[in-house]
Amino acid sequence: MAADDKSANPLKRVDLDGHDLPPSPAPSSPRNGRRRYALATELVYTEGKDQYGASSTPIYQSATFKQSSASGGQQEYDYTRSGNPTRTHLERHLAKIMNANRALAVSSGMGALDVISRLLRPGDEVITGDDLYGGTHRLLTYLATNQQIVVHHVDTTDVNAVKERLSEKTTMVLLETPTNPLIKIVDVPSIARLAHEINERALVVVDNTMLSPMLFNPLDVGADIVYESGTKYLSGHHDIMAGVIACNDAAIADKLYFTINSTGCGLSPNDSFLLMRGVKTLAIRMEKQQSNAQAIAEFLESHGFKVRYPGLKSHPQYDLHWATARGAGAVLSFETGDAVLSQRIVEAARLWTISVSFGCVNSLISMPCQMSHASIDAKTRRERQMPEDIIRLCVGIEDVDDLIEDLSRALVQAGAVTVSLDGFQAVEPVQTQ
Ligand SMILES: Cc1ncc(COP(=O)(O)O)c(C=O)c1O
Ligand SMILES: N[C@@H](CCSC[C@H](N)C(=O)O)C(=O)O
Repeated sequence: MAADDKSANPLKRVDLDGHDLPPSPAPSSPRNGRRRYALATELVYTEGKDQYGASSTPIYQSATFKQSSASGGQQEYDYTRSGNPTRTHLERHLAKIMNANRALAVSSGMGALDVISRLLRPGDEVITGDDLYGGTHRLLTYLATNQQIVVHHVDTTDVNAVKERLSEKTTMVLLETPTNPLIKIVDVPSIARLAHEINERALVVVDNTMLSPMLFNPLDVGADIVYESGTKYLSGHHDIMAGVIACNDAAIADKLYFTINSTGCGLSPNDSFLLMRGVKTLAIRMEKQQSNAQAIAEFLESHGFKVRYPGLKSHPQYDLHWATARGAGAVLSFETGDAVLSQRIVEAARLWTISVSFGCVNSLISMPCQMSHASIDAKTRRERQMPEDIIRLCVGIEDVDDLIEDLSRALVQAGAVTVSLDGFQAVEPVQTQ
């Protein structure tokens, strides 16, 4: 659907405060017929047999499982590193909502990427973006330095730049969309098609942390593997670390499982329980977080700030984003033109907690260059045109007027806006990098 068609959509929805709500997520085609209802329903509808009919998955807090004989291999579970009923229940539920044949739950988002990266062999080439989460950049740099993996960072928003780099030696293309923290959009279907044309064995891997399965299903548009940090939207409360990997190819899934069992990074029973509980409220949380984020992005833009958010028509890749995604998410960033001023704003906020991470019910404010992306050295950040003054807002479920009021107060207190009878006006930026 062309982006502009949305305004003509008779099903356009507003929340109780009259703010626009994102379009109802279209149910994406169930890959293996397991998904019967709309995603919001499937999130809470769990299948699984429990001997006592427990409506919430029990936590099988046990490292080992008694065996009926010593001959081995007859029972589903023997040791929690290899498998645990709470984790299995979660993984089946995740496979359903991620439109995948198989999902695997591990101890963090970085753990998920580590497991995936073990599919690579020395000499393999990886193409990835020039705006990536700092921890992803750090792990890729480690692989390039210590494991003889060749990593090419290119502007993945430019399909031709990716095309020029692709060769038969490309074994993996690793994409983030929207990118963290510059909120750039990547054309996953076109890149996946090109990568597979040039090397049919190339694996297209998408980090879907920023959107979650609520808003995007990369496997439906050509990706081979999708992973996300379950620490963020999937769990939603910043009370666990988790990672999720999903794919459709049984042979790839078996290799990933082999690494998880061999290295022992499977998600613990207790965290599997908490992730399962969090996932059930994903739809309602994301709906509120997104509508808040849209209002805040519009507020900042209307006061003269350069805002990066795919829910704004001014986003240079607005149409591309809406061609595959079902919502804009709840992470946005904006610039002030001056890193010292940005720091004053961040430190003046009260309701917005200064914290890394996103996807939680609480709203967070941060300066990526000094916090989440500090693991990318200053020279590389400059080369990649990452503005030092950028402020990232990760919007939660609070009352949107309270959030805007607190942000306005912080902007005034920091001297970022002048206040006149016409309202706020952003102070002319000193120097936007
Ligand atoms: C886009 C993205 N991918 C992956 C990760 C890694 O997830 P985790 O912190 O759960 O290891 C993060 C944040 O940490 C992230 O922002
Ligand atoms: N000290 C941590 C920083 C984690 S950043 C978490 C999250 N992905 C974000 O973007 O805020 C580290 O070095 O990994």
